[in-house]
Amino acid sequence: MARFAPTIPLRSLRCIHARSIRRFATATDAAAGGTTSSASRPSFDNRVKIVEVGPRDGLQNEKKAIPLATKIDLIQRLAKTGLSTIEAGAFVSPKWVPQMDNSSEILEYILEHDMAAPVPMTYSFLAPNIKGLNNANAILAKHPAAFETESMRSKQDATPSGKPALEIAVFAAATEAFSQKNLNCDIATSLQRFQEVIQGAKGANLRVRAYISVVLGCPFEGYEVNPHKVAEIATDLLEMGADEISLGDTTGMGTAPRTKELLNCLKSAGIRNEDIAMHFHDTYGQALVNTAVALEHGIRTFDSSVGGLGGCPYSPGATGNVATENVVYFMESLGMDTGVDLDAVSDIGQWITHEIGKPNESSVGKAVLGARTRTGGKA
Ligand SMILES: CC(C)(COP(=O)([O-])OP(=O)([O-])OC[C@H]1O[C@@H](n2cnc3c(N)ncnc32)[C@H](O)[C@@H]1OP(=O)([O-])[O-])[C@@H](O)C(=O)NCCC(=O)NCCSC(=O)C[C@@](C)(O)CC(=O)[O-]
Repeated sequence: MARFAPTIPLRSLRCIHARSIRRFATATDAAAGGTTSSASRPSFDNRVKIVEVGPRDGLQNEKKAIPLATKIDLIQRLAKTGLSTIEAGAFVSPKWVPQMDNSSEILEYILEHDMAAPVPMTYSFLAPNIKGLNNANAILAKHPAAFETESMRSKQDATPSGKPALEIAVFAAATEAFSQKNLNCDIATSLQRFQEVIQGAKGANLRVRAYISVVLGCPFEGYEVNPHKVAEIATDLLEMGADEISLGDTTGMGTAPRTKELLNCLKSAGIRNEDIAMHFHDTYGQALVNTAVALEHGIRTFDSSVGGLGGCPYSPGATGNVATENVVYFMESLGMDTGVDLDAVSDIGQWITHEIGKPNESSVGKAVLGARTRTGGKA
């Protein structure tokens, strides 16, 4: 048997969904004394949040400078599809990742223009150190009334203001080798820097996301990434004040059993599912299988990039993120609600990959467009 072959039978996907509903109902029944009628049961929460990382993770590795106008066009198009969170740029060193050099202009554009969107939007920007946060904050300070702070956004009964919220994302690694390549420092030093960034972002009333890269395989240290180390780093970041941990399978080396093992390990460490997002790359074609495992485990936030754009500058050979179109189709086939217009994201995937001269890596996107051509209209 291959070393990393799945050891659990993969059941039918509809079956996973049906079981999840049953499990939810059983738990509800038990809590209610075992006699809840089906009519009075709360319905299974089938909402899934998709975090679109195409404009940042998807483009950062492109060697040819992509015009600012194209990046803004991409973000504007994505904002109209029902996606509620878009990772729009990175306040990193341009010497390290030149493609992200115009992130300041992107943030300014978002704050200065009315970006049409059917749902309240959050735009996320990476910041690896206090310099990155200060650069972002300097722009926010010029437009204090143009965005919602975290406390404004979290008020359940607030009337939607139509203004976007901003999020700062820090990014740690689960291995020392990847930390050195990506951040030029060891894990402990990176965490000290993130503490400063998280405190600063929280002081500015911004939401904070924290990535942990290479959680299921490292391009330099191999498959055996210690899940307990991931749990330890995640706990540290949550204790620092991060609102969410995004677990990055940067290399796409993750398999179903190892995804399950990792999530079980985090659960044992006391980390709640609602604090976790999964960030799969599809290098080995395992992203949707791993997504199914995470969904069954109870995770409800998933990162993806339109057209399957992406790769990581410090992960040689890694291909793109799992395609947004594929995740939307997959989720909807399970009866989950993403709120995202599949037709619209399929068009965007085709458009942006053509713009940057790359093949469209979304099998679903291509199928949707193909079906539309065959039927002479909407698929
Ligand atoms: C962290 C550093 C800066 C350390 O890099 P360093 O060289 O050790 O930093 P430094 O403090 O010595 O500064 C070097 C130069 O960079 C400047 N600098 C310093 N910081 C900044 C900043 N924030 N913004 C702009 N400029 C900055 C600084 O001012 C200085 O400029 P100089 O004096 O030489 O002209 C660097 O390693 C870096 O920028 N790394 C980022 C790498 C990156 O962006 N990787 C991709 C994102 S992570 C990812 O894709 C994975 C993820 C999140 O998607 C999840 C997954 O799939 O796993």
